[in-house]
Amino acid sequence: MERRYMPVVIFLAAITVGIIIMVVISVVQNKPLYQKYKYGIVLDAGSSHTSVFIYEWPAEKENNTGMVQQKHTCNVKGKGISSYSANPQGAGASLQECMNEAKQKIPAHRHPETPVYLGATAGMRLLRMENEEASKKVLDSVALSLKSYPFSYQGARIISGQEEGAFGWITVNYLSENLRKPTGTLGALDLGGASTQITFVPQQKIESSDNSIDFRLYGNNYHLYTHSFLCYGKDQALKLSMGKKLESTLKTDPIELRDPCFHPGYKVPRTVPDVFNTPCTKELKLANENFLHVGLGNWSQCQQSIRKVFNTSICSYSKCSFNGVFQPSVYGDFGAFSAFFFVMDFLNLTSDSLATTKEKLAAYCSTPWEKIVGNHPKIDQKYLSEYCFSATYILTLLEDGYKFTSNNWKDIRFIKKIGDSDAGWTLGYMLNLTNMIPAEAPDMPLMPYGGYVTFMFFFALLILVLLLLVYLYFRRSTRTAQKDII
Ligand SMILES: Nc1nc2c(ncn2[C@@H]2O[C@H](COP(=O)(O)OP(=O)(O)OP(=O)(O)O)[C@@H](O)[C@H]2O)c(=O)[nH]1
Ligand SMILES: [Ca+2]
Repeated sequence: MERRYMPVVIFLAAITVGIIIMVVISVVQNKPLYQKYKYGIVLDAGSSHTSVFIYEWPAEKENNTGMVQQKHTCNVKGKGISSYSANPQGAGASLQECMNEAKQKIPAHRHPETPVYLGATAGMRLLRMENEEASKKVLDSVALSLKSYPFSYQGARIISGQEEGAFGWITVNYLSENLRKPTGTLGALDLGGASTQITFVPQQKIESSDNSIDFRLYGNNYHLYTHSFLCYGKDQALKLSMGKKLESTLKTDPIELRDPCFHPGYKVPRTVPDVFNTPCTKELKLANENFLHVGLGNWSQCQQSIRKVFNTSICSYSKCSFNGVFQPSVYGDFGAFSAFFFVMDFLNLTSDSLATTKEKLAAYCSTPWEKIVGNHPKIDQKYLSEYCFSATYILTLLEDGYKFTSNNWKDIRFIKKIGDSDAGWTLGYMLNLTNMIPAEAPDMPLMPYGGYVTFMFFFALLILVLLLLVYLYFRRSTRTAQKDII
C-alpha cells in the first residue's frame, strides 16, 4: 500500500473502532437488568378464606404499567379470619404455613424490604358490626403473627367496600394494560362470600358522592362509579334468601323448607340458627330449632324467591340498582371474577347468550341430586349442592340488580386470571400503597430497546458505508489527478 494512503486507512480504522465501541457501550449500558426483582406480599382476608399473594417486578421498572406480576399464591387452610372470633389467637396462627412458604419463595436478601399488607373484607366488616371488640382482637392477632416474619410489616386492616371495588378495577385494568391507552377501560364485578362489588367508568353523572371515586393514573383522569353490597356475597345471599323462605313457610310447616334452588331429592337437616347467625338476617327471628331442607329443583321458582332479597321499590335518584342504591346504566365491557367465575365456569356457562344460559341452568337445577353427586363424586357436597342457587343468584343479581340485558350480556367476561395474575383487589391495593402507579405518565425512552439496538447498528453501518464511499471517491479522484499530471 502506498504510504500516502496510510493516514486515510488509520482514520477509517479509528472511526470503525470508535463506532463499534459506541454500539457495544450503549447496548451494555441499556441492557434491561431482568435478574433484579423486588417483591410484595398481600393477604386477602376474605369472609370464606384467606389467600396470600406474592407479587414480583423488575427492580428498575417499577413505575411502568403491566410490570408487576403474581409470583405465587397460597390458600390458608381453614375458614376466613372472621370465623376466629371466639379464638382470636387461632387467626394469627392460621397464617403460619403460608407465610413460611413466602419466606421460601422470596430471596432472603429481599426479605427486609418486602412490604406485607393484610386487607380484610366483608366477613370482618360483619364481625365488626356484630362484635367490635372481637374484630379488634382478631386483627391484633393477625398483626402480631405478620410482625414475626422478616418482612416489612405495613399493616392489617379492614378495607372499605369502596376500596375493595376500586382496587379490583385498578387490578383488571392494570393487567389488561388499559391504563396508558386511549381505549376504554374494563368494569369490575367481584362476587365474594359476604359482599359483592360493581365498579366502572359510567357515561352518566354520578348522583351520590358515596359511589364516586377519582384516580389520576399515568396522566389520565378516571371518574369511577363503585358500590359494594354488604350481605350480597353468595354465602350471605343464600342465608338472606333462605331466611325469607323460612320466615314465610315455617309458620305453616315448621319442619320442612321446600326450596326450589336445590336439586330434587336433596334433603338435609338444618337448624334455624344456622341461617340466622349473621347480622345480615338478624331481624328475622324464629323459634323452631330444626327443619328439613328439601330441594325442589325449579329454576324459575328459585329466581322468584331470589328476587325477594332485592328491594327495587325504593329509589331517590334518577335510577337505582336495588335497595335504594344509585347506579348509572352499565357501560362498556366488564370482567366478572371470584365467585362469578368459579360458579359460571363450573357450570360451563361462561360463553352463552343470556337465553341459553337460563335454559341450561334450568335443566341443571332440575337434575336429581343423586345424579349430580354421581357425576361429581369428588366435589364437596356442600359446594356441589349450592351451584344451582349460586348461578341463579348471579343471573338475578346481574339482570335484575345491575340491569344487564340480553343485548349487553356478551360484554361480561367471566375471568379468573389475566396473564398469570388473579383478578381481585389485592394487586391494585399494593400498587396504590407502594405508589407504583404514578399520577403522571413516566418519561418513556424514544424507542423500545430492540428498536434502539437495531437503529444503532444500522446507523453505524450507514456511517461506515458512507466513509467507504468517500474513501473510494477520494482514491479515484487522486488517481485521475495523477494520470492527468503524467
Ligand atoms: N366452587 C368454588 N367455590 C369457591 C372457590 N373458591 C372460593 N369459593 C367460594 O366462593 C365464594 C366466594 O369466594 P371468595 O371470592 O374467595 O370470597 P371471599 O373473598 O372469602 O369473601 P368476601 O370477603 O365477601 O370477598 C365463597 O362461598 C367460597 O366458599 C372455588 O375454587 N370453587
Ligand atoms: Ca373477596
